[in-house]
Amino acid sequence: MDQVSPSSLSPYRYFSVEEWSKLRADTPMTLSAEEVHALKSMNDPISISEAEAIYLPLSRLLSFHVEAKDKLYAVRSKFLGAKEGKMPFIIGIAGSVAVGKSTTARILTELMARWPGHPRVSLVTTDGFLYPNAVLAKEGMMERKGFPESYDVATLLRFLSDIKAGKRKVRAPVYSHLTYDIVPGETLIVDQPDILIFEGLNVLQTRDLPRDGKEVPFVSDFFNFSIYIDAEDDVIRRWYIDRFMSLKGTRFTDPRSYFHRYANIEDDEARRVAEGLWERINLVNLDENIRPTRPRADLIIGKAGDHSVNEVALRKL
Ligand SMILES: Nc1ncnc2c1ncn2[C@@H]1O[C@H](COP(=O)(O)OP(=O)(O)O)[C@@H](O)[C@H]1O
Ligand SMILES: CC(C)(COP(=O)(O)O)[C@@H](O)C(=O)NCCC(=O)O
Repeated sequence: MDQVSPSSLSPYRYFSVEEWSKLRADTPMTLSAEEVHALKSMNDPISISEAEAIYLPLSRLLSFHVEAKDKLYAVRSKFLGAKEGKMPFIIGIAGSVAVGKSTTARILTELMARWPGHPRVSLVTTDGFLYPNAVLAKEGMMERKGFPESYDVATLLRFLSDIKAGKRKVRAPVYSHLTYDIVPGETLIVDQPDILIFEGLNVLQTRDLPRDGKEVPFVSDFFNFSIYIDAEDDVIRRWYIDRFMSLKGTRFTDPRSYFHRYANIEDDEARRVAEGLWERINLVNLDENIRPTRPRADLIIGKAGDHSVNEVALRKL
């Protein structure tokens, strides 16, 4: 019998940055260096050359997927003999805390909004669906923020289901990193986008609601395409701690910041606080809940210690 090497069984095709960048073909760059710079998150550098090499090919691939979905939708309508409501294309972006999901989400949002036809692209983060601190504290879950049980999954699924059904003016709750809590009474209105990017730690998880024999969907059932952003644990740890130290001198100085009490402590002590948050919460969540979902993504973006992308893996169809 022929030997089967494990790599030949991989459901992914792997690309070096050079190979991937060629798949841009003739896709024009529609963002300036200044615009790319403005889209980056704190402590997550991205250059115009990286936006071109990584995100233009991805934008091209996604445009093909959107086109294919529209064709599928048209034949389905023909089969059903009736037009269904307008259905957006939904992209999920997953990955650890501090891995740079927000930067990727923002770059993709802007690139896609500039496609010919100017689709309406909305970006929603899952933190809005966390339970408020008052609820988490009552349940003894303040050190479980970001873990599957810290989200109101029923509300999150209702939101996605309404969006997918083409409902108008769907509301999502809003989270503030400054106050570290849900903002009471504030909502984000999503109004029939052509494309929705749904970004968060948990979007590829298969933790479900009590099913009681009913067919309850997973979050990822709503996705037309999913992306996982990856880097080595030690690297993400460093990014998390570096970001905490930058925040110490910036956002934490605001008296409204949940972390204000750390703004004036010694750097060594602040570093220990950040290390503690990483080890006790975010690393555990990464190991137990987030990285195990990586093999479910359609595309994996691998990042090196300097935040640059060093590998792209695309799921074989
Ligand atoms: N304590 C904080 N105060 C202010 N902004 C924060 C804080 N923590 C994270 N952020 C910002 O929130 C966004 C999301 O961060 P995170 O959930 O770690 O995901 P990622 O780094 O993968 O985008 C980032 O733009 C980050 O800079
Ligand atoms: C708010 C988060 C759970 C991220 O939520 P997401 O948008 O991915 O749903 C995370 O940034 C966080 O605050 N984690 C708790 C531990 C910490 O303070 O780092």
